[in-house]
Amino acid sequence: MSESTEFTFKQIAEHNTKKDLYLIVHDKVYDCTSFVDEHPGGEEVLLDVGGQDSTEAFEDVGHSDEAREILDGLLVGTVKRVPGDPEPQSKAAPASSSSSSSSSTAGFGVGLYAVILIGGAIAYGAYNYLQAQQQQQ
Ligand code: HEM
Repeated sequence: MSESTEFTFKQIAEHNTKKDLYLIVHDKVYDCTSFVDEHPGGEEVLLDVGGQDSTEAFEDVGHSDEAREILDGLLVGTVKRVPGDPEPQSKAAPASSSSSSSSSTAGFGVGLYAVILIGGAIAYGAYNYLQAQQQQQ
């Protein structure tokens, strides 16, 4: 079997046992049967997502390059979507993480400006208030 083999969600879902375990990561299909006993994160987590799209579960852990190399070796095909199938999970692949991290930095920058502006406005208001109080005395 090769990457050109296509599996529908229905076909993949049938491989959901410890003795026959397929996972989907980034729309590729991996046969994890031989790896399930060796997984450093335990067999339970793999069985939980057996036969399903586990892209988010896989990416959430922040797996190492070594883990991704193992994954490459388990590749058996790609997902063939038919109408009604779940959408691809959106977690970015590590290759695009530089752009997503820069956009999150930009988000932080905007947030920081907002904090400074609001903080400044409050300080200005407080200063005016105190001035007015002093003039009344
Ligand atoms: C076939 C797909 C997978 C492969 C090849 C794989 C491989 C690995 C490898 C090599 C590690 C050791 C740490 C590292 O190198 O990053 C690891 C750790 C881990 N994996 Fe996976 N993994 C897969 C899928 C999953 C999935 C779907 C989950 C779901 C939550 C998961 C959860 C974990 C956890 C929690 C650890 C950390 C274990 C620890 O540090 O105690 N893995 N995995």
